[in-house]
Amino acid sequence: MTNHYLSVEGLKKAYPTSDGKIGTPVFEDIHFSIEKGEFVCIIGHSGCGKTTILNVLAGLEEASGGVVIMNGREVKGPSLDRGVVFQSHALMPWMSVLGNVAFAVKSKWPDWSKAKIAAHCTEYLEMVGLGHAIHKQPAELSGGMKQRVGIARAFAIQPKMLLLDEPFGALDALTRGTIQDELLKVVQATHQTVFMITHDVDEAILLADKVILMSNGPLAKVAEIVEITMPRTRTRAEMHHDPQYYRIRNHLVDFLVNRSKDYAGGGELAQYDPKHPPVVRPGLAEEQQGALAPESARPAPQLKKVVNQ
Ligand SMILES: Nc1ncnc2c1ncn2[C@@H]1O[C@H](COP(=O)(O)OP(=O)(O)OP(=O)(O)O)[C@@H](O)[C@H]1O
Repeated sequence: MTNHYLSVEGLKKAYPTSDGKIGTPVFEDIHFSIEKGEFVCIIGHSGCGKTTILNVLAGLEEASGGVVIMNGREVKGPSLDRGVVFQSHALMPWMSVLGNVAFAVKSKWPDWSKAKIAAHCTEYLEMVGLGHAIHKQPAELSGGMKQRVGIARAFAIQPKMLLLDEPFGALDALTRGTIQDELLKVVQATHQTVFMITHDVDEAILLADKVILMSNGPLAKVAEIVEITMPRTRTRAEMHHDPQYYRIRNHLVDFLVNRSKDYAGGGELAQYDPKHPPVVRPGLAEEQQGALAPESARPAPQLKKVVNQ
C-alpha cells in the first residue's frame, strides 16, 4: 500500500484498431505520485496521452492496465472528490453564471438551502473576479470569463483534487495571464491539490511544484519528474528575475525539442526503472544539486544544448 495522496501505478492504455485488434499502447508503465496540496503539471508532445491519463484520474476512462489510488482507494469511476476543468468551458447555456455553479454545488450538498448555495457560489465567483456577472448568461460572457466560471465551479465543490485539461489553451495571452494569476492566488489560499495539463512551459514554471515530462507516444512513458525549486511565492511579474527560472525553462524546452523522442525503442535515455523515473532539479546550481541528492537511481541527464530565449 502506498503512502502518497494519489498514486499512479503501472498505467497503460491501448485503444482498439479499426480491425478490432488491440493497438500499440499510447503509453505504458506510467508511475507517478501526487501529494496533498501539491500542484503538478504534465507536459509532453501532442498524442503522448496526457488527456487520457487525466481522464483515467477523473474516472471518466478505464485504463488497459495499472491502477490509480487516491486516499487509499482505487479510482474506478467519476466522483465529486475530483473536479475537472476542460479546455472548452462546458457551461450549460440556459443557466446563469450562478446557476451553472449552483447546479454543481447542489449535487455535492443536496441538503443545503437555496440561500446557502447562492452565498457559497457567490464567494467562489468573486474569488475569480466574477462577482459582478453572477446573473449573466454564458452567451453574454467572453471566453476568459466562461473559463473562470468553469474554474469557480470546480473549486466550489471543494474537490479533494482538481484536474485541469489545458484550461487556458483557448485564451489570448493577456486573459491567460490574468487567469493564471487568479488561479495562483486561489491555489495558494486553498492549498488545493491540482493535476494540470499544459503546453506552456512558463505556465508550468509559474504554477507547479513539479512537472511530469512525458516522452513521445506511442509507448510514451514518464521520462522525468522536474521539481520546481523556485520559492512558492513566485509571481508572473517577478519570476523572470530569479536565475532558477532560466535554468528550469532551458531544461524543459531542451526536453521537448531534443530529448522527448529519444525514449522510444528502449533508447539510451530510457534505461531506468519506470517505477522510479529520474527526479531532477535543474533550477538549482550544481553545488546545490549535490546537497540535495536526486531521489532517483539515475542522475540528472546533462543538457545537450541550451536553448536560446
Ligand atoms: N477514443 C479513442 N480511440 C482511439 N484512439 C484514441 C482515442 N482517444 C485518444 N486516442 C489516441 O490516443 C493518443 C493520445 O491521445 P490524448 O488525447 O490522450 O493525447 P494528448 O497527449 O492529450 O494530446 P494533445 O496534447 O494533442 O491533447 C492519440 O494518438 C489519440 O489519437
